Amino acid sequence: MTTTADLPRTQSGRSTGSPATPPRGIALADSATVAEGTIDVVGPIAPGDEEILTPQALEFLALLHDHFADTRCELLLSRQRRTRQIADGTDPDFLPTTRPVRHDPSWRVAGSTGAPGLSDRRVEITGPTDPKMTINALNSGAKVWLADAEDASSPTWANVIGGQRALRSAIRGELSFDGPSPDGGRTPGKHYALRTSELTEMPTIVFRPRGWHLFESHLAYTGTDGSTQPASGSLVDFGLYFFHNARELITRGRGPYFYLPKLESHREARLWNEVFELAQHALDIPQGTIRATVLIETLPAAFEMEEILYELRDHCAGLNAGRWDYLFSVIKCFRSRGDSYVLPDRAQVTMTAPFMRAYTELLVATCHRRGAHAIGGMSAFIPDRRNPEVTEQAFAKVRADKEREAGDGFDGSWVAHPDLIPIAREAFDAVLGERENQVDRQRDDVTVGQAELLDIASARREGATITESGLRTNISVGVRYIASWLRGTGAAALDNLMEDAATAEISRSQIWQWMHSGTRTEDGTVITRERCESMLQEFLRTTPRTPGDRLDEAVTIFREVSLGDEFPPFLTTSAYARYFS
Ligand SMILES: CC(=O)SCCNC(=O)CCNC(=O)[C@H](O)C(C)(C)COP(=O)(O)OP(=O)(O)OC[C@H]1O[C@@H](n2cnc3c(N)ncnc32)[C@H](O)[C@@H]1OP(=O)(O)O
Ligand SMILES: O=CC(=O)O
Ligand SMILES: [Mg+2]
Repeated sequence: MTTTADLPRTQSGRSTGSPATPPRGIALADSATVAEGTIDVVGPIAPGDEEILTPQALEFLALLHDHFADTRCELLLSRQRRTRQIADGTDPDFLPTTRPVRHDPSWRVAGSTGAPGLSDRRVEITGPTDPKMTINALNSGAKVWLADAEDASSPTWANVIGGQRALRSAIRGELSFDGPSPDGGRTPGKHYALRTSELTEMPTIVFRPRGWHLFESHLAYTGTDGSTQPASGSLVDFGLYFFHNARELITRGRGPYFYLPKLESHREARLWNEVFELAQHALDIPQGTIRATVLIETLPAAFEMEEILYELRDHCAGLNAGRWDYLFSVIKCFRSRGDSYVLPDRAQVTMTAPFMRAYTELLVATCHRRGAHAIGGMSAFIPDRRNPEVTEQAFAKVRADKEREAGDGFDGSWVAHPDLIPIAREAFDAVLGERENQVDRQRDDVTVGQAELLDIASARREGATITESGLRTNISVGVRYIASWLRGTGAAALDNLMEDAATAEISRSQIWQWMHSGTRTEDGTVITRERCESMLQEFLRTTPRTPGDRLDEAVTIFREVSLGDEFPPFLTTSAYARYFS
């Protein structure tokens, strides 16, 4: 049996606590847990926020930062180095140092054993955590709700704390919400209430904290050396959710379950595992209670699926194929590698492109070999209740997507909208029948290697094109999405598609890549900055304006992340630093 000693360790003086012997004598729950640093609230506190920002919860966050803030920074730096190496010409590959882990057939992950509500995940609805969406998702009839503080969320301070409040109340069966009056107060707004207060009768809640790259600048962490820095968005989201809800979830027949976004290496998975171990220890919750489903949504992570499962094996339920961030990562990694790495119009890159198929096939095979669930991704087509034609089209596209995933061996998949739940359920019912999942279906026929994962050119081989209209759409969607995000809405219906942080990243990074690769649209015209700028101006001339639309600020960010000489790693970090900090 391979041990973690076989994997390279991160270098940090303050991380790596083990569950049996916690670092620095942390006392167990109920007696004071000792943090050495402090977390201070530097954002406004609205009435009711104090139920989330309690002194004990802040101390718990400080404890997590004491142990993991440094390692997080080191790992973010190694991300940058690795992405730079790929951009400069070194292809990613499976790691030679972790071959023993991949070749050891004996280990398995915890999976759904001992994790009530996680064995049947055939339909998962995703969405942000404002009170209305929380109630609608929990009333939706899906098996799981991915409660999202990531791609679907705009991390305004109000959203961050409001989301935690909604989750805390929902888990206790207490959440209700009154929508705005449709006529300025004469008629009351729509009243929203949970259909049941029993957690076991709702979709299982799986919370997705922000990725490692994001800061929470309304909470300041001061370490023992006296230096102060913004808190980590991941540790804040995870920490507050876990602190307030872990015990309640267990008491009510569920558990603290998480989706982990945007990981780029098994060392990041190890960091999460260490966070889990310390958090469980500090609150006196049995080790292994937490379950995590890791999104494989970056190209580097696709080469470390097995190692990621291994690092988190005592806490891991499965992997998810996060297709949109994956495409973004492919563009980011190969952004300066020339024309053979350039993707066609966003709308023309589908899940049947050979390099995308290779990635999902490898994910299913890897998961099932290790007893993990393989969860499918998001089709961006959404229904429109006022337009039956759009709805029919969305149903057909989503049906095809979910049938393919179920047939390939996925154990469940995501939908963006409640009306899509029956479509996805039918597709999975047809394959699963009475079974809760198909984890025991081995995909030994899958032989995906480096060549298949990196066959990016396959997307254009079969006639897919780069068009003027594709370029225009990227500009229009990019700017409109950023404006929505700045207004506090992280998922939006634009042109009958679900747009969120991941899909918008594709739009803006594609423009950058095309512009820097001397790419031509199919009519032979080169994509230059001037051409993009003139389309942007045309977009602004033809777009109706409303007060507070934040379009001007969105254009500023759009120029920075799409049209600059440098490639900013995330549009969200650029926008957050400029407007939310
Ligand atoms: C790449 C990725 O990470 S994918 C995962 C992240 N992305 C997401 O989670 C997107 C989730 N989906 C959404 O946010 C929404 O579906 C949108 C923004 C795309 C469209 O929302 P709307 O424009 O409100 O759609 P629509 O008007 O058809 O909604 C009808 C009703 O369904 C509700 N609804 C729509 N989507 C959801 C959802 N995902 N969860 C809960 N309720 C929902 C709406 O709140 C609305 O309720 P109401 O009648 O009480 O007002
Ligand atoms: O998070 C999901 C994705 O597709 O990105
Ligand atoms: Mg994503």
